[in-house]
Amino acid sequence: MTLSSTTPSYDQLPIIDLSAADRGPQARSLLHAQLHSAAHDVGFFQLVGHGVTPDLTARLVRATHDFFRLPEADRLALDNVNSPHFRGYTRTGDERTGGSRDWRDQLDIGAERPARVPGPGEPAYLWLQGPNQWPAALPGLRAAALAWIDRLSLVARRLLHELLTAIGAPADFYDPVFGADAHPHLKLVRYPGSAGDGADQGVGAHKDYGFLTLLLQDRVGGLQVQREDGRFHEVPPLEGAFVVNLGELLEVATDGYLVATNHRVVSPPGATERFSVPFFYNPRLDARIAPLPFPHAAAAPGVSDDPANPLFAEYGYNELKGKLRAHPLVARRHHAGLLASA
Ligand SMILES: O=C(O)CCC(=O)C(=O)O
Ligand SMILES: [Fe+2]
Repeated sequence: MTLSSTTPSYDQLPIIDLSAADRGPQARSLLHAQLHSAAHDVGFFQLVGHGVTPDLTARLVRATHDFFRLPEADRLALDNVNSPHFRGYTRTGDERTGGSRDWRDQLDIGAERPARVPGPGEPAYLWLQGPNQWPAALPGLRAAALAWIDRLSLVARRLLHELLTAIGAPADFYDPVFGADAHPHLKLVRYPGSAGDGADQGVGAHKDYGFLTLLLQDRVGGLQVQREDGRFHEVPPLEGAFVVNLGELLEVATDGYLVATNHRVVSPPGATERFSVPFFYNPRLDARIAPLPFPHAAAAPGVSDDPANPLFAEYGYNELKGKLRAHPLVARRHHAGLLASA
Protein backbone atom coordinates (compact mmCIF):
# COMPACT_ATOMS: atom_id res chain seq x y z
CA MET A 1 0.00 0.00 0.00
CA THR A 2 1.38 3.42 -0.93
CA LEU A 3 0.37 5.75 1.80
CA SER A 4 1.73 9.04 0.52
CA SER A 5 0.84 8.82 -3.14
CA THR A 6 -1.69 11.65 -3.13
CA THR A 7 -0.76 15.29 -2.70
CA PRO A 8 -1.71 16.22 0.85
CA SER A 9 -4.20 19.00 1.42
CA TYR A 10 -3.23 21.37 4.17
CA ASP A 11 -6.66 23.01 4.39
CA GLN A 12 -8.09 20.51 6.84
CA LEU A 13 -6.87 17.39 8.63
CA PRO A 14 -8.08 13.96 7.49
CA ILE A 15 -11.55 13.25 8.90
CA ILE A 16 -11.98 9.85 10.54
CA ASP A 17 -15.45 8.46 11.30
CA LEU A 18 -15.09 5.98 14.15
CA SER A 19 -18.66 4.74 13.73
CA ALA A 20 -17.60 3.11 10.43
CA ALA A 21 -16.10 0.34 12.60
CA ASP A 22 -19.68 -0.84 13.25
CA ARG A 23 -20.94 -0.64 9.67
CA GLY A 24 -19.70 -3.96 8.31
CA PRO A 25 -16.38 -5.33 7.08
CA GLN A 26 -16.11 -3.11 4.02
CA ALA A 27 -16.69 0.15 5.89
CA ARG A 28 -14.33 -1.03 8.61
CA SER A 29 -11.50 -1.82 6.25
CA LEU A 30 -11.89 1.57 4.56
CA LEU A 31 -11.73 3.12 8.02
CA HIS A 32 -8.50 1.21 8.67
CA ALA A 33 -6.94 2.43 5.43
CA GLN A 34 -7.84 6.04 6.28
CA LEU A 35 -6.67 5.70 9.86
CA HIS A 36 -3.39 4.11 8.80
CA SER A 37 -2.70 6.92 6.38
CA ALA A 38 -3.75 9.70 8.78
CA ALA A 39 -1.68 8.30 11.65
CA HIS A 40 1.39 7.51 9.58
CA ASP A 41 1.48 10.50 7.24
CA VAL A 42 0.13 13.29 9.45
CA GLY A 43 -0.14 12.10 13.05
CA PHE A 44 -3.24 14.28 13.43
CA PHE A 45 -6.87 13.94 12.36
CA GLN A 46 -10.41 15.09 13.09
CA LEU A 47 -12.48 12.38 14.80
CA VAL A 48 -16.24 12.21 14.18
CA GLY A 49 -18.70 9.40 14.86
CA HIS A 50 -17.20 9.05 18.36
CA GLY A 51 -20.56 8.73 20.11
CA VAL A 52 -20.00 11.40 22.76
CA THR A 53 -23.34 13.17 23.17
CA PRO A 54 -23.78 16.92 22.69
CA ASP A 55 -25.25 17.00 26.23
CA LEU A 56 -22.11 15.66 27.87
CA THR A 57 -20.00 18.05 25.82
CA ALA A 58 -22.23 21.01 26.69
CA ARG A 59 -21.88 20.19 30.41
CA LEU A 60 -18.10 20.22 30.14
CA VAL A 61 -18.01 23.42 28.10
CA ARG A 62 -20.31 25.14 30.59
CA ALA A 63 -18.13 24.06 33.51
CA THR A 64 -15.06 25.34 31.66
CA HIS A 65 -16.57 28.75 30.97
CA ASP A 66 -17.86 28.99 34.55
CA PHE A 67 -14.40 28.20 35.90
CA PHE A 68 -12.68 30.97 33.98
CA ARG A 69 -15.41 33.40 34.98
CA LEU A 70 -14.72 32.84 38.68
CA PRO A 71 -13.00 35.70 40.50
CA GLU A 72 -9.24 35.38 40.14
CA ALA A 73 -8.90 34.77 43.88
CA ASP A 74 -11.06 31.62 43.54
CA ARG A 75 -8.88 30.32 40.73
CA LEU A 76 -5.69 31.15 42.59
CA ALA A 77 -6.99 29.23 45.61
CA LEU A 78 -6.19 26.19 43.44
CA ASP A 79 -2.70 27.42 42.44
CA ASN A 80 -0.70 24.44 41.20
CA VAL A 81 2.37 25.92 42.90
CA ASN A 82 0.84 24.43 46.07
CA SER A 83 0.66 20.94 44.55
CA PRO A 84 3.79 18.79 44.24
CA HIS A 85 1.63 16.68 41.88
CA PHE A 86 1.29 19.42 39.23
CA ARG A 87 -2.48 19.60 39.80
CA GLY A 88 -4.56 22.75 39.86
CA TYR A 89 -4.52 26.19 38.31
CA THR A 90 -1.67 27.74 36.35
CA ARG A 91 -1.99 31.48 35.82
CA THR A 92 -1.30 33.10 32.48
CA GLY A 93 2.42 33.44 31.80
CA ASP A 94 3.62 30.81 34.29
CA GLU A 95 3.74 27.87 31.87
CA ARG A 96 6.53 26.92 29.43
CA THR A 97 5.35 23.85 27.53
CA GLY A 98 7.94 24.07 24.75
CA GLY A 99 10.55 25.76 26.97
CA SER A 100 9.42 29.38 26.42
CA ARG A 101 6.54 31.38 27.91
CA ASP A 102 2.99 30.36 26.99
CA TRP A 103 0.07 32.78 27.13
CA ARG A 104 -2.82 30.79 28.57
CA ASP A 105 -4.25 29.84 31.94
CA GLN A 106 -5.52 26.39 32.76
CA LEU A 107 -6.77 23.85 35.28
CA ASP A 108 -4.88 20.54 35.32
CA ILE A 109 -6.95 17.53 36.38
CA GLY A 110 -5.87 13.91 36.55
CA ALA A 111 -7.02 10.58 37.90
CA GLU A 112 -8.39 11.22 41.40
CA ARG A 113 -5.97 9.33 43.67
CA PRO A 114 -4.29 9.88 47.03
CA ALA A 115 -0.85 11.49 47.09
CA ARG A 116 2.00 9.09 46.52
CA VAL A 117 5.30 10.43 47.82
CA PRO A 118 8.16 8.35 46.42
CA GLY A 119 10.21 6.58 49.07
CA PRO A 120 13.95 5.91 48.83
CA GLY A 121 14.73 3.96 45.67
CA GLU A 122 11.27 4.55 44.19
CA PRO A 123 10.85 6.39 40.88
CA ALA A 124 10.40 10.16 41.10
CA TYR A 125 7.42 10.03 38.73
CA LEU A 126 5.25 8.79 41.60
CA TRP A 127 4.95 12.50 42.44
CA LEU A 128 2.58 12.75 39.47
CA GLN A 129 -0.03 10.79 41.37
CA GLY A 130 -2.09 12.82 43.81
CA PRO A 131 -5.33 14.62 44.53
CA ASN A 132 -6.86 17.24 42.26
CA GLN A 133 -7.76 20.72 43.42
CA TRP A 134 -11.45 21.54 42.84
CA PRO A 135 -13.18 24.92 42.98
CA ALA A 136 -15.48 25.03 46.01
CA ALA A 137 -17.74 27.54 44.25
CA LEU A 138 -18.41 25.16 41.32
CA PRO A 139 -19.32 21.71 42.63
CA GLY A 140 -20.56 20.63 39.17
CA LEU A 141 -17.10 20.98 37.64
CA ARG A 142 -15.74 17.91 39.41
CA ALA A 143 -18.56 15.70 38.16
CA ALA A 144 -18.35 17.07 34.60
CA ALA A 145 -14.58 16.64 34.44
CA LEU A 146 -14.52 13.11 35.90
CA ALA A 147 -17.39 12.04 33.61
CA TRP A 148 -15.44 13.41 30.65
CA ILE A 149 -12.31 11.47 31.66
CA ASP A 150 -14.35 8.25 31.92
CA ARG A 151 -16.19 8.74 28.62
CA LEU A 152 -13.17 9.83 26.61
CA SER A 153 -11.07 6.99 28.02
CA LEU A 154 -13.57 4.62 26.39
CA VAL A 155 -13.47 6.45 23.06
CA ALA A 156 -9.67 6.54 23.10
CA ARG A 157 -9.44 2.86 23.96
CA ARG A 158 -11.68 1.99 21.05
CA LEU A 159 -9.76 4.27 18.72
CA LEU A 160 -6.43 2.77 19.82
CA HIS A 161 -7.78 -0.72 19.09
CA GLU A 162 -8.83 0.34 15.58
CA LEU A 163 -5.52 2.11 14.99
CA LEU A 164 -3.44 -0.89 16.06
CA THR A 165 -5.59 -3.14 13.86
CA ALA A 166 -5.15 -0.68 10.99
CA ILE A 167 -1.36 -1.05 11.06
CA GLY A 168 -1.55 -4.84 11.37
CA ALA A 169 -0.88 -5.15 15.11
CA PRO A 170 -2.88 -7.01 17.78
CA ALA A 171 -5.67 -4.65 18.84
CA ASP A 172 -5.29 -5.39 22.55
CA PHE A 173 -1.49 -5.33 22.71
CA TYR A 174 -1.36 -2.36 25.11
CA ASP A 175 -4.47 -3.16 27.18
CA PRO A 176 -2.36 -4.29 30.16
CA VAL A 177 -0.74 -0.84 30.53
CA PHE A 178 -4.13 0.84 30.93
CA GLY A 179 -6.81 -0.60 33.24
CA ALA A 180 -7.56 0.59 36.75
CA ASP A 181 -4.19 2.28 37.30
CA ALA A 182 -4.08 4.22 34.04
CA HIS A 183 -3.08 7.88 34.33
CA PRO A 184 -5.45 9.92 32.14
CA HIS A 185 -5.22 13.69 32.21
CA LEU A 186 -7.49 16.59 31.36
CA LYS A 187 -6.85 20.30 31.02
CA LEU A 188 -9.36 23.11 30.92
CA VAL A 189 -7.61 25.83 28.98
CA ARG A 190 -8.22 29.48 28.15
CA TYR A 191 -6.15 31.56 25.73
CA PRO A 192 -6.91 35.11 26.84
CA GLY A 193 -5.96 36.86 23.60
CA SER A 194 -2.85 38.74 22.69
CA ALA A 195 -0.13 39.14 25.33
CA GLY A 196 0.28 42.69 24.07
CA ASP A 197 4.05 42.48 23.74
CA GLY A 198 4.19 41.36 20.11
CA ALA A 199 4.54 37.67 21.04
CA ASP A 200 1.77 35.46 19.69
CA GLN A 201 2.60 32.20 21.44
CA GLY A 202 -0.51 30.70 23.05
CA VAL A 203 1.37 27.46 23.62
CA GLY A 204 4.79 26.71 22.16
CA ALA A 205 5.53 23.83 19.81
CA HIS A 206 5.58 20.48 21.57
CA LYS A 207 4.55 16.84 21.35
CA ASP A 208 2.17 15.21 23.85
CA TYR A 209 3.61 12.62 26.22
CA GLY A 210 1.20 9.67 26.12
CA PHE A 211 -0.62 7.53 23.52
CA LEU A 212 -3.45 9.68 22.14
CA THR A 213 -4.84 13.17 22.73
CA LEU A 214 -8.50 14.02 22.06
CA LEU A 215 -8.98 17.76 21.94
CA LEU A 216 -12.21 19.73 22.09
CA GLN A 217 -11.67 23.19 20.63
CA ASP A 218 -14.13 26.04 20.25
CA ARG A 219 -14.71 28.00 17.03
CA VAL A 220 -11.95 30.57 17.44
CA GLY A 221 -9.05 28.61 15.89
CA GLY A 222 -5.31 29.02 16.37
CA LEU A 223 -4.19 25.39 16.75
CA GLN A 224 -1.43 24.62 14.26
CA VAL A 225 0.15 21.30 13.32
CA GLN A 226 3.53 20.67 11.76
CA ARG A 227 2.87 18.88 8.48
CA GLU A 228 4.96 16.86 6.05
CA ASP A 229 6.41 20.04 4.50
CA GLY A 230 7.87 21.02 7.89
CA ARG A 231 5.61 24.07 8.22
CA PHE A 232 2.86 24.73 10.74
CA HIS A 233 -0.68 24.68 9.33
CA GLU A 234 -3.94 25.82 10.92
CA VAL A 235 -6.44 23.21 12.11
CA PRO A 236 -9.83 24.77 11.28
CA PRO A 237 -12.40 23.97 13.98
CA LEU A 238 -14.90 21.29 12.94
CA GLU A 239 -18.19 21.28 14.86
CA GLY A 240 -18.67 18.11 16.92
CA ALA A 241 -15.23 16.66 16.12
CA PHE A 242 -12.28 15.95 18.37
CA VAL A 243 -8.85 16.83 17.06
CA VAL A 244 -6.79 13.71 17.70
CA ASN A 245 -3.04 13.51 17.78
CA LEU A 246 -0.56 10.75 18.47
CA GLY A 247 1.63 11.12 21.52
CA GLU A 248 5.24 10.20 22.11
CA LEU A 249 4.48 6.70 23.38
CA LEU A 250 3.05 5.66 20.00
CA GLU A 251 6.25 6.90 18.40
CA VAL A 252 8.25 4.82 20.91
CA ALA A 253 5.92 1.80 20.48
CA THR A 254 6.30 1.76 16.69
CA ASP A 255 9.97 2.81 16.60
CA GLY A 256 9.03 5.95 14.70
CA TYR A 257 6.67 4.36 12.15
CA LEU A 258 3.96 6.49 13.74
CA VAL A 259 5.19 9.92 14.70
CA ALA A 260 4.18 12.18 17.55
CA THR A 261 3.51 15.41 15.72
CA ASN A 262 4.62 18.85 16.86
CA HIS A 263 1.82 21.32 17.39
CA ARG A 264 1.30 24.78 18.90
CA VAL A 265 -1.37 27.41 19.43
CA VAL A 266 -1.16 30.96 18.16
CA SER A 267 -2.85 33.48 20.48
CA PRO A 268 -6.20 34.80 19.35
CA PRO A 269 -6.09 38.45 18.29
CA GLY A 270 -6.79 41.35 20.63
CA ALA A 271 -9.07 40.46 23.53
CA THR A 272 -10.62 37.40 21.85
CA GLU A 273 -10.67 34.40 24.19
CA ARG A 274 -10.23 30.83 23.00
CA PHE A 275 -11.19 27.79 25.10
CA SER A 276 -9.99 24.24 24.60
CA VAL A 277 -10.08 20.98 26.54
CA PRO A 278 -7.39 18.44 25.69
CA PHE A 279 -7.82 14.93 27.07
CA PHE A 280 -4.68 12.81 27.27
CA TYR A 281 -5.07 9.03 27.11
CA ASN A 282 -2.10 7.91 29.19
CA PRO A 283 -1.17 4.50 30.58
CA ARG A 284 -0.03 3.59 34.09
CA LEU A 285 2.94 5.62 35.29
CA ASP A 286 5.03 2.46 35.63
CA ALA A 287 4.14 1.17 32.14
CA ARG A 288 7.15 0.22 30.04
CA ILE A 289 6.14 0.47 26.42
CA ALA A 290 7.21 -2.76 24.73
CA PRO A 291 7.94 -2.62 20.98
CA LEU A 292 4.76 -3.28 19.00
CA PRO A 293 4.80 -6.41 16.86
CA PHE A 294 3.50 -5.32 13.45
CA PRO A 295 4.45 -5.88 9.80
CA HIS A 296 6.04 -2.46 9.30
CA ALA A 297 8.34 -2.74 12.34
CA ALA A 298 11.35 -3.71 10.24
CA ALA A 299 10.96 -0.61 8.07
CA ALA A 300 10.47 1.79 11.00
CA PRO A 301 12.95 4.68 10.98
CA GLY A 302 13.59 4.88 14.74
CA VAL A 303 12.33 7.51 17.18
CA SER A 304 13.25 11.16 16.73
CA ASP A 305 16.52 12.11 18.35
CA ASP A 306 16.13 15.48 20.06
CA PRO A 307 18.51 16.03 22.99
CA ALA A 308 16.13 18.75 24.25
CA ASN A 309 13.26 16.25 24.34
CA PRO A 310 14.34 12.65 24.97
CA LEU A 311 11.56 10.05 24.67
CA PHE A 312 11.23 7.61 27.58
CA ALA A 313 9.62 4.19 27.19
CA GLU A 314 8.69 4.12 30.89
CA TYR A 315 5.69 6.42 30.83
CA GLY A 316 6.11 8.13 34.19
CA TYR A 317 9.54 9.47 33.21
CA ASN A 318 8.15 10.77 29.94
CA GLU A 319 5.41 12.77 31.66
CA LEU A 320 7.71 13.96 34.46
CA LYS A 321 10.16 15.32 31.87
CA GLY A 322 7.35 17.39 30.33
CA LYS A 323 5.87 18.61 33.62
CA LEU A 324 9.23 19.75 35.01
CA ARG A 325 9.85 21.72 31.81
CA ALA A 326 6.35 23.21 31.52
CA HIS A 327 5.86 24.18 35.18
CA PRO A 328 9.13 25.68 36.47
CA LEU A 329 7.52 27.28 39.53
CA VAL A 330 6.15 23.92 40.74
CA ALA A 331 9.44 22.24 39.85
CA ARG A 332 11.60 24.76 41.74
CA ARG A 333 9.35 24.81 44.78
CA HIS A 334 8.84 21.07 45.21
CA HIS A 335 11.38 19.27 43.06
CA ALA A 336 14.63 21.21 43.11
CA GLY A 337 16.50 17.93 43.57
CA LEU A 338 15.02 16.51 40.40
CA LEU A 339 15.94 19.61 38.43
CA ALA A 340 19.53 19.32 39.65
CA SER A 341 19.73 15.69 38.51
CA ALA A 342 17.88 16.23 35.19
O1 LIG B 1 -5.34 24.18 23.09
C1 LIG B 1 -5.06 23.50 22.10
O2 LIG B 1 -5.67 23.58 21.04
C2 LIG B 1 -3.90 22.54 22.17
C3 LIG B 1 -3.36 22.36 23.54
C4 LIG B 1 -2.21 21.42 23.60
O3 LIG B 1 -1.62 21.07 22.60
C5 LIG B 1 -1.77 20.88 24.91
O4 LIG B 1 -2.18 21.43 25.94
O5 LIG B 1 -1.01 19.89 24.91
FE1 LIG C 1 -0.43 19.32 23.03
